[in-house]
Amino acid sequence: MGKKKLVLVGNGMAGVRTIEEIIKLTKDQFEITIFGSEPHPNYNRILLSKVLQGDTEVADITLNDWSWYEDNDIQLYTDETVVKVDSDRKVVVTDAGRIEPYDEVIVATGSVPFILPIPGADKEGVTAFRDIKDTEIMLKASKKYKKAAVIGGGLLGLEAARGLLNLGMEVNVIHLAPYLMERQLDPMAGKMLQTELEKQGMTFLLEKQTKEIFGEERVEGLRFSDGTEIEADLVVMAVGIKPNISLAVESGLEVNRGIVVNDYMQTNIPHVYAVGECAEHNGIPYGLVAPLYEQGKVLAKTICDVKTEPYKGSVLYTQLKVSGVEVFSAGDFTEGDDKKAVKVFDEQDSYYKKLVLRGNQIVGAVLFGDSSDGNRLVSMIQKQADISDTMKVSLLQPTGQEAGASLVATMSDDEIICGCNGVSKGAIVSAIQTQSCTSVDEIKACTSASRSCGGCKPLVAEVLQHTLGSSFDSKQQKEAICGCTTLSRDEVVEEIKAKGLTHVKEVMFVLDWKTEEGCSKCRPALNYYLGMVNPTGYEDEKESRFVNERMHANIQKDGTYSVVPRMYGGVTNANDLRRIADVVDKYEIPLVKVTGGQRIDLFGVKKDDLPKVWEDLDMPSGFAYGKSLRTVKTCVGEQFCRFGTQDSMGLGIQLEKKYEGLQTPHKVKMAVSACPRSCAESGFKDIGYIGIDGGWELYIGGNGGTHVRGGDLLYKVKTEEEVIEITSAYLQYYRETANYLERTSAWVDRVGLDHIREVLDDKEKRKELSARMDKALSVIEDPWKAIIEDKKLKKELFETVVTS
Ligand SMILES: Cc1cc2nc3c(=O)[nH]c(=O)nc-3n(C[C@H](O)[C@H](O)[C@H](O)COP(=O)(O)OP(=O)(O)OC[C@H]3O[C@@H](n4cnc5c(N)ncnc54)[C@H](O)[C@@H]3O)c2cc1C
Ligand SMILES: NC(=O)c1ccc[n+]([C@@H]2O[C@H](COP(=O)([O-])OP(=O)(O)OC[C@H]3O[C@@H](n4cnc5c(N)ncnc54)[C@H](O)[C@@H]3O)[C@@H](O)[C@H]2O)c1
Ligand code: SF4
Ligand code: FES
Repeated sequence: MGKKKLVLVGNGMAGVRTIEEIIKLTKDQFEITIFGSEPHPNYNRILLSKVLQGDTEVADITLNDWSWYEDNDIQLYTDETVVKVDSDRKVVVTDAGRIEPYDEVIVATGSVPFILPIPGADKEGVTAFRDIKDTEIMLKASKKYKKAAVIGGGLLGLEAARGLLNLGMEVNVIHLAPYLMERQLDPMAGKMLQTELEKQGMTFLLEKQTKEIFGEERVEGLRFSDGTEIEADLVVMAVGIKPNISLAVESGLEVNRGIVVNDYMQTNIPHVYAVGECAEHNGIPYGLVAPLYEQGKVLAKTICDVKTEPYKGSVLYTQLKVSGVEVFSAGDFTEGDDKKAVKVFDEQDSYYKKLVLRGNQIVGAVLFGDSSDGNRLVSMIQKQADISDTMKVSLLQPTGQEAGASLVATMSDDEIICGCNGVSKGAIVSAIQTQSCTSVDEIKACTSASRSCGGCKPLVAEVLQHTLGSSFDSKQQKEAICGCTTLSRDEVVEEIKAKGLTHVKEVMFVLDWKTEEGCSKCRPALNYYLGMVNPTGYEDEKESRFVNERMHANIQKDGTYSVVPRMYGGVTNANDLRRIADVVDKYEIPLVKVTGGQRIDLFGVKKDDLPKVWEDLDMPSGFAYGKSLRTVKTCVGEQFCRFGTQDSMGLGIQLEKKYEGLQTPHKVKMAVSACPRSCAESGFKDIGYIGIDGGWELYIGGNGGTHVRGGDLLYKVKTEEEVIEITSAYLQYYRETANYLERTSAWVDRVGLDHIREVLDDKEKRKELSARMDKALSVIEDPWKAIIEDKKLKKELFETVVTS
């Protein structure tokens, strides 16, 4: 008998997961065809929030890349929408006119975002937040516009708002209810959440009904039913979703809010099934992946004719994905009637936990401030576990105490640890025992646990700890560099050292990268690690650098560039100023601006003019575009200031001359002040120096950007030689141990001040670090000069189109 034809309509999370389940059950029962309206292979929609928040990139959220379809003999049609399931002829018809026969067809068309039917909703600058296209609209808008309004203070709205804040926009969240996330939280947690998010910079307008979106072609603002208005040049609608049933309606399937299915995901028409957000089971269309994947399992077995338990509905639970805030909600979280609550509220540490009990059973939970117990509580709700008094008391304890460990121990093997991906404790234990997994990341690669929202990571770690016992090292829990590999940063660096690798492509080949070309996350990182390990022998791969680093200037939103020449210690002279002025006139540079780092920025330089501008300036590059030393800001110090006890300008210039051009994991800024008044703001730099009587204080890990952090005092020293020696050793240790794109502020927090001191206190280590630093410094050349002198490079860079 030939293979049966299986068609999936909807290349999204639920549909493709169902296909994965089918492939696990049978490899040759079906000839599979998938249609997807979007132009991408299957991706993790959940992580769009993380893309917007800058934690990951579109390129890194693919769940099944093109090769997966090929490897599994699946015919994929992207950018093609099925317009009808013709069950009489047993074919599906697409908007491209294709007619595809089927024996079985799965409809997995997901949801469509709800768009408020108000005047102006179709204006330019109004978007939903559902797919890659919407995300790109927001990313683009944030580069040009400042004021964002998010309508809807639910999960999606708040995650969008956090993303837009990260992108530098001012964000107003307009919400209908009196408190946030009223569908998932009680008023107490909703208000605590609001306070926390206000601290992060969001503004809330509660109990507001939007009446109109006004503006010419593009949105200019919102008008509310109470007559008030706000300005906005980007509006994100996040007011809920509705099942996408248009195809089902067109095809004669029974629909209510969603496509009506039975306990086996069968619709009213034989051989037509529905799964995911478009399906309605027992009156409920679900909007989170956990239930959808449960449905997918049942459907896969049904289609493969394998005996299965029916789908009986799911316990809903959610976790907000906004960094710095932990909010979790599960099941029925409102008390009243026969439901009673157990609550813990710590006003000082701002945490709140509530369990809702019916008799001795937990039926719901709300957690604010510490959500690490979340998945465990869901298990208890699903298990309808009996709650003893001991359990209630254990809830009062902070995370990580005995109650947690004992629960993992008491969990049965079939209990689910990762709800999103339906991975049981047994599957994780088996991966540890039979596939030698020792980290959360390896478990993810082997079992898919933590592959979606990542909320289960703490519980996966607990299973690891419980299974491995004393050999489990929580500190060694690694995170892969990106989706192209399971190797962590440390492992990659070790391999580069051990195997003497010198080129990005070589690393990817030798270390068995999953993708041939890598991605935008791993390529620049690998290029940096190679240079850090072997400064004299590695091959810099220019294509792996970000565009600004390739061009040695900062690209601006109109496609022109900004140019910052080096101005050591912020000190200049008439000659340099005259040359800058001449260049400004000659190349008609529209804006000259003094930067916060005490130098001069020339904005609006045309790409073709860059090499000529550099040549005429005849000054070194200020590396304002690089992951390298940026500026050394100085105060005027003892030369002129009556409070000055040290030569701050002299030291600043010396430092800048020594470390200019050094490649670092992220940008590095320094400042030197000649007395504790710290006019150069030394306390908020990656390294800050403050002159005191008879010496200098060195501060590290300061930051004045989005995550403000005051520097930690590292040492007090007497001489400038000591300053230089410690600076070299410190910077080199940062270069050798930080993750690429990790600022010193985050790195100091991660590795700890005591640890850094311990390393630098060791005279031998300090000397070795300084020596390696000198080696790295020995190969630096001025990139502007190098390009001016290299005709081929000049042509390559400045006479070809750069797109990203
Ligand atoms: C920003 C964001 C964050 C989220 N975060 C979380 C989270 O943290 N946790 C969680 O559990 N859930 C989260 N969700 C929800 C989760 O992503 C969805 O529940 C899940 O993606 C639904 O899967 P689905 O396959 O039913 O629908 P989708 O993933 O939407 O897939 C449906 C696909 O079908 C395509 N399609 C529709 N009609 C047709 C047609 N006629 N022909 C061909 N193709 C068609 C669509 O274009 C779409 O690609 C989030 C959603 C968003 C937008
Ligand atoms: N972390 C997560 O689990 C996560 C993250 C993002 C999205 N999602 C899912 O994506 C889907 C969409 O999320 P959502 O937040 O849009 O849906 P939602 O229904 O959870 O929230 C929508 C919110 O918008 C508010 N609202 C409705 N009309 C409004 C109006 N006119 N003005 C102002 N506010 C209004 C509602 O009060 C509600 O709180 C949901 O299924 C959600 O579960 C989940
Ligand atoms: S930091 Fe002290 S020495 Fe430097 S300018 Fe300010 S007051 Fe003067
Ligand atoms: S619970 Fe979401 S990835 Fe595991």
